[in-house]
Amino acid sequence: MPPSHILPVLLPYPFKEPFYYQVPPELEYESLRPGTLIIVPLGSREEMGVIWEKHSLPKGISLPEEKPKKINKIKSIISILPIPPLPTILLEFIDWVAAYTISPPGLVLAIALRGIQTYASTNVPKSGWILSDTPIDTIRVTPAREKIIQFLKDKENPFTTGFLTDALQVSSSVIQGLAKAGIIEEKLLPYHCPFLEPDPSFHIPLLSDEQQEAANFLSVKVKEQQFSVTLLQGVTGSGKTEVYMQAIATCIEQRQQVLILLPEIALSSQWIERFEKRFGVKPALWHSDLTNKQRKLTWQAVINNEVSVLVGARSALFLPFTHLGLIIIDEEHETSFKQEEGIIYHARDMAIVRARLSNCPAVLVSATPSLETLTNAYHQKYHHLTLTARHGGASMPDVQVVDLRATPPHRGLFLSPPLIIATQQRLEKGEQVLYFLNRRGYAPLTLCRACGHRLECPHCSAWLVEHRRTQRLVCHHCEYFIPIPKECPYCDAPDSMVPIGPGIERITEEARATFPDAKILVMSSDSLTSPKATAEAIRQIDQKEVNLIIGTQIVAKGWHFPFLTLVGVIDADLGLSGADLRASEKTLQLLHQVGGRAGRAHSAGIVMLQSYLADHPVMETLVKGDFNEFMLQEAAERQMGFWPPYGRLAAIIVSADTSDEAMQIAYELGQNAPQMEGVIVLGPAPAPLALLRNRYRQRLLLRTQKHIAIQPILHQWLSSVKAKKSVKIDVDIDPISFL
Ligand SMILES: Nc1ncnc2c1ncn2[C@@H]1O[C@H](COP(=O)(O)OP(=O)(O)OP(=O)(O)O)[C@@H](O)[C@H]1O
Ligand SMILES: [Zn+2]
Repeated sequence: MPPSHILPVLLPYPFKEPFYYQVPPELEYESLRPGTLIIVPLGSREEMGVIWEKHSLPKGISLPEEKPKKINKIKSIISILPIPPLPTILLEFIDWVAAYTISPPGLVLAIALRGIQTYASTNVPKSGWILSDTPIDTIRVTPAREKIIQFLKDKENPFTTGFLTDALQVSSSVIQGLAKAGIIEEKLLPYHCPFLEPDPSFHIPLLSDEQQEAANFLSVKVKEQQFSVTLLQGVTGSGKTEVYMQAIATCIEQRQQVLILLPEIALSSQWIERFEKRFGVKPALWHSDLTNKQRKLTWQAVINNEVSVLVGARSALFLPFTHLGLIIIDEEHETSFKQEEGIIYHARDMAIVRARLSNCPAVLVSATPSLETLTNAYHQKYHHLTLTARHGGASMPDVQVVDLRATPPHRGLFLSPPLIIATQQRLEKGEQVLYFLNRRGYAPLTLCRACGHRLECPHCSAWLVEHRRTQRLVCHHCEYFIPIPKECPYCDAPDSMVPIGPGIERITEEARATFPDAKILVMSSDSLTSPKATAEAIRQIDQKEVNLIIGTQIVAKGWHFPFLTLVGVIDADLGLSGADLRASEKTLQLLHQVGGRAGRAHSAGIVMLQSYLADHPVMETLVKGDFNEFMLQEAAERQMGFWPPYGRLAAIIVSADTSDEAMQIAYELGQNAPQMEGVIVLGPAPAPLALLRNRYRQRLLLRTQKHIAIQPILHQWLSSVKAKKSVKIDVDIDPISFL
């Protein structure tokens, strides 16, 4: 057998590289191109795999080559799945993501195959037979063969073996014979495609001049069918969505596919409604709440180019688009685009890679872009569009700081007198008020008044959070909870446990007592447990069935509530403490977004920020509204220390069952730290979450100057340390979380 009949096959498991398999004589070697989905033996099991080849990798990165084994030890491919091969661009993308994130390519492939994961074992789709192009005079035409050939002539759709044997009274061996001779070939049975084609001119809104100009620019980019990145930055409520919908329309007209990434699909009911109003149909969706069946239908429709618009969460990036013409990342600053478990990747950054490989435009959309994106726009790596005015003449809200040192709430309470008065006024006028506090539950800490004992999770370095509604103290990092104790578990003092600080349940309790007539709605992940529940909450707000909304960060997500005129931020200082590189940036973005929910329609809005740090630059910026100026200042500070986006970061998290083991490996890594010009290693040090789900954690941080590729350094560094299986070393490239 010639050596070319051995092919690399990638399996969706954490293997570092493809395995080699032989092509048995009964399978046509020529039909096996990279991307072909096949079934192969793996140990005693049969697994789905993909014919692979090596692709170009990020600059400066190479992967170790596996030498093929002796030929007689190489196992054979079992069968070819009747699915179109994965597009080459997707294969390249998988290799790229794996190399960039230092992950096994097989695990990245697993994300891409999630739509058809169970395919091999349970659910082979039905295929049937059609005539091929092979001329019939190449075979002996028996009467039975003649019947089949005559029947299939001029038929476009395939017919199954079962149908043919029944209807034509031929045996299945006749069909097999024709197939072997190449006269007939297998084709997937047509299925009912569940996705309707969006109509680009279903309802075209009248855009403002500013919107129209931006929309035209994006449409030109889509028509160019070339890679480009554009930042669409517009103040909250400026109608960015309507602008990029126009680019979507152009892409549909061009018969190319559009991918829209939203940070949290479950919170996107309003977005989907708007899409339907604009295009007459719902878009295809991709998120973790889909059933297996929906997942499979969607995956197949994408690879068959039957879906023209898909909106999804992060993992939609790995769908097998064949004609991708546009990628939109809405609310691009959202940190939830960072996948923190399994393959650790930033969907925004990877979306740009995918757009580059697909040679199509990417559009990043936000009122408060990340520093990374803004810097690229300022350096003209990205195009930069701005919308300066709110839609329909609405004005930007008036932002005020309520200095809690001057006007504190009553003892043990959290609403300041100015906020109470303003709330009262708005409610009386029939308007809606939103209170924002980014903390679930009743109180973040419970302690004993007698001995000072604080209730902590036994499995994590975290306080237990009181949830009064369920009468529990809960760890927000693991599943652990206990009933709220009556006496101190440490000193046994009776009735001594007191809640410290507020969560939204406590704010709700105080609001009920303060505004007994208000119709209150609570919005948090505890109260909105499904997309349906969220949609219902939004309906209640739209219909004015509620007038005081109290919520966590869920309420900051691009909602448009026309009657909402006052936003009260209960604790504006909350995100500013801690050693997070982006503490200021993130706080500014979050509070700007929440504040941006006020006064978006007929009446002007105000935002009241309760703060003990009234002079903090973040508060001053929020009051002045000059977001970009603050970010430029922030950029200058980061530039001096080679912090992102002026340098590269990789976090290394060592975790183990014992503190000693974690410390030992972290120490060894510290000892072997790379020593090069422009490279710095910080740590090891216990992680802020030093214990998480019973695992002890140590962190190191590698920082390089921008021109130095971080992956080769990591490869070499990590290979210098031999850790036991029980010790895990995770690498987080471009970390967002420092916990
Ligand atoms: N040209 C237009 N014609 C009709 N309605 C519009 C137009 N532009 C925007 N709107 C409406 O104005 C409201 C605000 O627009 P949109 O939600 O797109 O703003 P945004 O820029 O995305 O804001 P945010 O960043 O706060 O999410 C929406 O209800 C939208 O339907
Ligand atoms: Zn815990």
